[in-house]
Amino acid sequence: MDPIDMMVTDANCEYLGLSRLCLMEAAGKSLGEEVAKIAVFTFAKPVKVVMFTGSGGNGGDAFVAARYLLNRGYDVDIYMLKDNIHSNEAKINLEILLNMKPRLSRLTIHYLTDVDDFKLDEDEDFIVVDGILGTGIRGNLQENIKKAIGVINESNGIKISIDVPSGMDPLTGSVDDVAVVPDYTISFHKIKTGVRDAEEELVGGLVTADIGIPLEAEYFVNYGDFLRLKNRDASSHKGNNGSVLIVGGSKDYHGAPAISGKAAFGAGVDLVYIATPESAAIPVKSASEDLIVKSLDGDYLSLNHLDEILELADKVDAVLIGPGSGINDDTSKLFNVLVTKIKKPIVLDADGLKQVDISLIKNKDNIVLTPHLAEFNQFFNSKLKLDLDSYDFKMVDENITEFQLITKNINGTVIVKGKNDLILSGSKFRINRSGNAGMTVGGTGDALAGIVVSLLSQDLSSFDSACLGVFINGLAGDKAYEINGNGFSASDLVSYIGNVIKNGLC
Ligand SMILES: NC(=O)C1=CN([C@@H]2O[C@H](COP(=O)(O)OP(=O)(O)OC[C@H]3O[C@@H](n4cnc5c(N)ncnc54)[C@H](O)[C@@H]3O)[C@@H](O)[C@H]2O)[C@H](O)CC1
Ligand SMILES: [K+]
Repeated sequence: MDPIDMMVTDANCEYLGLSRLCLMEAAGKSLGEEVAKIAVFTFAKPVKVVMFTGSGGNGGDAFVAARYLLNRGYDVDIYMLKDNIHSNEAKINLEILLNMKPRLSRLTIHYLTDVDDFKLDEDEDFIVVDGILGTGIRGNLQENIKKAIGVINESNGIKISIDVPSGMDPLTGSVDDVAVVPDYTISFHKIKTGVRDAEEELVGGLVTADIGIPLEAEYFVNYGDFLRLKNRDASSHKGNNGSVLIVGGSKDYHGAPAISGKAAFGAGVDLVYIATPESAAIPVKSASEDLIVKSLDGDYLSLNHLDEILELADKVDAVLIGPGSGINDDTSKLFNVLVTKIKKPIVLDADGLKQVDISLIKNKDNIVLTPHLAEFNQFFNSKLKLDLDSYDFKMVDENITEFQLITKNINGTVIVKGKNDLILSGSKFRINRSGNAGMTVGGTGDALAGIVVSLLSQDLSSFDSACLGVFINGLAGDKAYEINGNGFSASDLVSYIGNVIKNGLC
């Protein structure tokens, strides 16, 4: 599992009511059990356990494990490399150990903020637990931590790394400087990709410990997914945070591309270009002075506009095709060429979907389709029902499998919009539960398409853009409902997008 997926899942547990403190308790308990198993297997008796801890959750797991090991009769010596603990849950668990005074357990706690001249007492059999750094490692290792890693590696004890060997990149398995070389690595919930991909000698024997994270925490999109949004570089300039092109609009519809464009801004993009026929251009321009509108000859989009559109597509990071284009042969011809010529990430929405031949997008992986159920069935030539509102796991499982069987025929991502939205890509799927019945109002699909293309332009993958996009759209709809009841419009929803993202990031 990617470290970012793990962090998102951890955070999403909280929104099911499963706190990080509970997760750390489960992780520490499993760790204690595994350490005890290794001790009995290696030494046939309890031995001293020496723990090195850092300032994050990794150290917190060690603090919890200490309690379980003490209860099993082990001596535990903790060497804290940092006295300023950053993780709240680690702080709580350290407090518990510090509150054990007068101390009846065989526990010692030392602050080791200077590792120079430090030597482990190696007179007896012992186990060293590495709780310095896990998935939260960032940048270069601090000197003290490097030295501690050296002490661990030179010791004669059995070395056990918590979650990830400290110093190793949890995503790639690479070691830039130094890392603990453990005899065992004990990962929680799922093994991290870096540990999985690293050479066996660098990670030792692998144990994956269950810490009670339910499937739903992994599969429901929730506030933890906001962690996928990249922190903006304070010195970035115009265009660095994404630019999009929206190809849509017609004599009959000008609101749709404007709503998508405004939604894209709400979701953080820097620049929005709209390529639209001249009969829609003036109303689109007057809908927002922020949109850069390219007026194309005539009342409808057609192949005559191909070169102008491709030129614009070259300038941007992602392209949305479809909103308000209407359906006619000329537009259809254009769209079928665009999806093959444009190599950038694409969102194909409503009228776009209705006019593009599935065979042309089959192999494209950076495309997001955003159909509601009827559009889905038309596009894939199927007759499915979306039925995810049930406690009956068999029904839910069968329903998802039916959709997967069909969407596996293409490489892209599909959002099936419904009360609970289903997002599918290959064998992956997620479910979004935000949103409300007020969102049946016209234009909320255009808003969704705008949010998704905005996220694509900001470097999120197609699947992540689709999942987070549908969640944000639902949250903005929920905010609009809170203020206006069912009397909100898609424009009202769009006006809350920035706000729900800002609050979601907190
Ligand atoms: N579901 C789970 O898998 C759970 C895992 N848990 C454990 O928590 C860690 C992740 O915790 P986190 O606080 O995010 O990060 P770390 O403990 O890895 O450390 C971050 C800590 O260290 C400082 N830091 C970061 N980089 C460096 C550096 N290069 N040099 C020095 N110091 C650095 C940073 O400031 C942070 O304070 C996970 O691996 C599991 O072990 C949970 O306990 C339960 C659920
Ligand atoms: K570690």
